[in-house]
Amino acid sequence: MQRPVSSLPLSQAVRLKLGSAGFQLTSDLQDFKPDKLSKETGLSEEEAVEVLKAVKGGGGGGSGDFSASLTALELLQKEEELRSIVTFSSQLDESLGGGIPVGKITEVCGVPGIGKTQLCLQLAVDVQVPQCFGGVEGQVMFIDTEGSFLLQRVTDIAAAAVRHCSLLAEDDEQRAATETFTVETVLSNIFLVRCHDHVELLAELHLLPDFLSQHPKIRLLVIDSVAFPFRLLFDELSQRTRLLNGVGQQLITMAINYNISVVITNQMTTRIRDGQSHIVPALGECWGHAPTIRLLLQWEGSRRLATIFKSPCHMETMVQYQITPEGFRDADQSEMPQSKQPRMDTDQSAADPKETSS
Ligand SMILES: Nc1ncnc2c1ncn2[C@@H]1O[C@H](COP(=O)(O)OP(=O)(O)OP(=O)(O)O)[C@@H](O)[C@H]1O
Repeated sequence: MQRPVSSLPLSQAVRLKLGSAGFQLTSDLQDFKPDKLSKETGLSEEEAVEVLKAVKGGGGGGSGDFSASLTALELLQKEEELRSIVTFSSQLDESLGGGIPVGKITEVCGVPGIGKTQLCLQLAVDVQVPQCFGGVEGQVMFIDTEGSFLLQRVTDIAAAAVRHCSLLAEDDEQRAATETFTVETVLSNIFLVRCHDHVELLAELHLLPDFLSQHPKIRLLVIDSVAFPFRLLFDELSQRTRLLNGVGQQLITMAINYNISVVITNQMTTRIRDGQSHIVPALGECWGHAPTIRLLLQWEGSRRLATIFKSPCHMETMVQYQITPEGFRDADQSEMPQSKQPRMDTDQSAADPKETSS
């Protein structure tokens, strides 16, 4: 299967050199070795290696084949085969048509403490629910950029999910599945990487396709959060936008090529428009095109609300949820007393005149 060289996740300069040397399709590059490609194109050998890696991972053949030439019917059948990852909030799952979709990017935005990380931890467990319980039975790669992956919390959420499934088990198949769906196996199926800045994150994303090829059971990639590592680039907007565009491209390619659900969290930021301050997702409007689905978690008084505010196939819906000791769940009807209501102080975050992440 072939793909235009111009669509590979390479820098503009490298793509230009390939184009001027006459390389238009990935199939033109398949039989090349780095030294020969370097001679023919004027690229350095390191750049040639990058090009060949991109061809291998993104459409030149093999398991990472880009599905550019699939028909719409084949794509539909492929989508129907992929199950969504349940959130353990039945209302949110229903609004999302079954849960967080595999093969797409879902962004979770919200103010600090609203439950973005809790949802990610819940999904890291839920993606492992055995197929006989309607789950995806996959593994997860969790990229933690904020240090918010708390082992005790994951263990609690895993224990609750394991308990939930064993209570639901009705037939022999389900009873057998609960033998292997244990807290230990859940924890052993979460691959955790800690990235401290955007350079480490970019390096990790660069290595990820190889890791995904070696671990074909991975169905979920979490990046919690994508905004935090880029905070130091707030003054270099064009560089940040360029890097983020590359990240968006890489994530889309990985979601499609490896049939994984990509879930990223994003912080909120204050924007001044028409003399009024608004709380909007960070990283700018351009970044907003990368996720297929954007979920906004927000407070309304003491209630936690999840709104699907961008999706090509769902209505804009709002559901109520809660964070319990067991994890992310549907809200119960009893409201917290007014005194316990958390407050969102938008003025507090106005320290940076341009854009302030909160
Ligand atoms: N064991 C628990 N039982 C009940 N609620 C909990 C528990 N652990 C965490 N929470 C709730 O989850 C909230 C923290 O959510 P989370 O860490 O997901 O926030 P976040 O949106 O990721 O914030 P940030 O942007 O700062 O990372 C806590 O304020 C608390 O309300």
